[in-house]
This record gives sequence, structure tokens and C-alpha cells, in this order.
Amino acid sequence: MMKRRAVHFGAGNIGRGFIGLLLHQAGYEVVFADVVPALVEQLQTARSYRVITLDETVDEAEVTGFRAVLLDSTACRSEIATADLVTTAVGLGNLSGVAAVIADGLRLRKVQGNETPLNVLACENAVRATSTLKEAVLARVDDDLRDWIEAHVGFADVAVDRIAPNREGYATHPLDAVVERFFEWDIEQTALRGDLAIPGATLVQQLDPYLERKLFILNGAHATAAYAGYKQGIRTILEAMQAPGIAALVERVQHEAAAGLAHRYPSLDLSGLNAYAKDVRDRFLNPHIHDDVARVGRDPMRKLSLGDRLVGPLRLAQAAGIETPGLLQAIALGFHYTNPQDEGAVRIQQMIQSSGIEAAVRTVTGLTDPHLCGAIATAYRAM
Ligand SMILES: NC(=O)C1=CN([C@@H]2O[C@H](COP(=O)(O)OP(=O)(O)OC[C@H]3O[C@@H](n4cnc5c(N)ncnc54)[C@H](O)[C@@H]3O)[C@@H](O)[C@H]2O)C=CC1
Ligand SMILES: O=P(O)(O)OC[C@H]1O[C@](O)(CO)[C@@H](O)[C@@H]1O
Repeated sequence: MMKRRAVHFGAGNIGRGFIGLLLHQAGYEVVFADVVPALVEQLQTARSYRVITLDETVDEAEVTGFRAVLLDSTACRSEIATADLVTTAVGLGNLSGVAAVIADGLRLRKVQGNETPLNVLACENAVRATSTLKEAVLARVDDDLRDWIEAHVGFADVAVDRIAPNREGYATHPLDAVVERFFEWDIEQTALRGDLAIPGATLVQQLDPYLERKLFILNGAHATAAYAGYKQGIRTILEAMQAPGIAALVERVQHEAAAGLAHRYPSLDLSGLNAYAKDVRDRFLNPHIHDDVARVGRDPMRKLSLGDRLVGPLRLAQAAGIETPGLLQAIALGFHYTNPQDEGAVRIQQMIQSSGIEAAVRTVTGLTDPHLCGAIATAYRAM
């Protein structure tokens, strides 16, 4: 039997350390597509790479039999025309470049008469990133191809959870990836075409509770630790979680988010959410992982936007009538993230300088409620 083939866009930390690994273990031949020529060349010449688990016992898994192509290449488009699965982990802001190539690949697939079901999963930290990718693909095709795509291609939203920090200090070979032991990959079954079975991934009927639980309780808390840590001159999440006050703030943020989620989703109960939150804090305290606050806090323009990990739970909690001092403080700390190496942080600081904190809060968060914007600005000024 022919091996099934997956094209995975973005051969970075999570691409190699989680998605590529699980697809390899599921029996797929993985074709990585990336924009960095040197990385593509390394993947083309390597026979294998290691995924190193950072835990009390350090173990390694090997990924073999992969190939690699450059994003904007004829080869990449041909791979999409014949693949069984397409996945991405490129960063939300980079999905439009991927969409253009997927649209071309699907055009070719239709011309070749390949009507085998294909599924596309965008494994980005965001609410319904696959739906965003689908819209961007459909915006690039004519009505005929649009109907064909609707009939043969499933765009399923997903939630992906595994901390894959930067490799410095752990990995020896340039392709090695490092990860925590925990992982969860939830895929919305209703959007799939044909069968999809990836051992380790879970097919769920309703994704939103899983997705928002992960984005708000894990990523929101992680961003809180990163921004609070940065403000105190701390370099890693572990050190931040051990600094006075930060762990308590992280826990408060999680409890506010949990209360908002329990109110919004009847399938999520508060005690289960708080137990999940505690497990997340224990993951942040893994002494074998040294995760830079700059990686976790990267791109505050995105992280402080309306539906994302901090303003998203703030709105849920507010809608449930819950007090949110923790989330307001966490968001204010995001506006204090002045890292000169981070383009988004620099833009926010320019906005604050030119228009003031309240205007910056309105622009970046998309919030329109003057009380909430004012409360964030007050918390910002008090720091
Ligand atoms: N690292 C982690 O622990 C997790 C990351 N994610 C999500 O996965 C995505 C990637 O994150 P990381 O792997 O940490 O980042 P990364 O920076 O390590 O890897 C991203 C890779 O995508 C490539 N890339 C950028 N634009 C591209 C494009 N248009 N086409 C093809 N490749 C492109 C980059 O060259 C890089 O190799 C993000 O959306 C992130 O939120 C989700 C869960 C866990
Ligand atoms: O990848 P993003 O969205 O920039 O945010 C970093 C976050 O994503 C993760 O890398 C994976 O969820 C977390 O470790 C961290 O909270």
C-alpha cells in the first residue's frame, strides 16, 4: 500500500517537535515546506532528526523518511496536488503566504482530477486559524474551484498544545527539536473530509471549549508570566514563576478566565478548569525547560488583540459579570513590554508615545468600552 503523505508548512519548533513527529509516527511521509532556504536544504540532506523530551527522564524520538521543499516552489504546489493531509505551524501572520500556495496546489489538484479527500489543519495559536486560512484560500480562487474545494477539501479547526521552547542549551544538531512531555491535539471532526486517524490526536465534535480553554488558560497565563517577568528583568518563564507575586498573578488570571469559560460553555465545569489550570502552572515550573520570556511574549500586537489570549478571556469574564483585576493587570503589563528586538512591542511603544496609553489600548485591543480601556490605562500608569 502507498504511504500516505502530509505536507507540513513551517519546519520550526512545533512543526518538527510535535506535528512532524506525530504525523511520522502515524505512518505519514512528511514533506516540510518552509521559507528559509538553509533550513529546507538541511532537511533535504538529513536522514533523520531527534525530538528530545525535556523532563525528569530525557528521552528521544527519531523522525525519518521526510522530504522538504521551499514554500514558493513548483515542487511545493505539486506536493499539495497529491497529498493526503496539509498542516501548518507558521505563525498566524504568515498564513496568507501559505494560502496563496495552497490555492495554486488545489487548482493543480483539480486539473489532475485528484478527488481523493484532503484535509487542511492550521496548527497556530489562535481562535479558528484553519477557518482564517480557508477564507484566504477561497479569496484566491474562482467560483468553479471554490465549489470543487468545498466538495473535496476539509478545513478543520484545531487546538494544539505542547510547549516547544527554543533549542539553545539543549540541542546539538541544527534539526533537533526540544519539547515538554505533555501534548494535546484536538481536531474538529465535523469539518473533515474522509477519514483521519492520527494516534495521539483527538477528534472532537465541538472545538471551541477546548480551543478557548487552551488559549485562555495556558497561553494567557504564559503571556502574563512573560510580560510580568520582562518588567522585572527576568529572562525565563521558570524564573518568572518563582519571582514574588508573579505566580499569584498567573493563578488569578487563570481563575478569572476559568470563571468566564465555565459561564460561556456548559460542558466545562469550574473545578475541572481550575484543575487544568494547576496542571498548566506545574508545566510552567518544569525545571528542565528554560523558555525565554521573549519567545512566550513575542508579538504583543497579536497577543493583546481582541479575541486572543488576554482580551478574549477578559471579555468572557466581563460578560459573566466577574471581576477581572488579574486580567486587567496582565494586559497592562503587555503594554509595558518594551523589548526593542520585538517589532510589535516597538510599534506599541511608538503608539503610546505618540497618542497616549488610552488610545493605544483602544487600537491594539479593539476594545470599545471606555470603562475597560480606562481601567487598563489606570493599571498601566500604576506600574
Ligand atoms: N512552539 C510552541 O510551543 C507552539 C507553537 N504553536 C504555534 O505554531 C506556530 C509556529 O510556532 P513555532 O514553531 O514556535 O515557531 P518557529 O518560529 O519555531 O517556526 C515557524 C516556522 O515557520 C516558518 N515559516 C514562516 N512563514 C512561513 C510560510 N509562509 N510558509 C512556510 N513556512 C513559514 C519559519 O521559517 C519557521 O521555520 C505559531 O503559530 C505558534 O503559535 C502552537 C503550539 C505550540
Ligand atoms: O506561539 P505564540 O502564539 O507566539 O505564543 C507562544 C505560546 O505558544 C506556545 O509556544 C505553545 O502554546 C506556548 O509555549 C506559548 O504560550
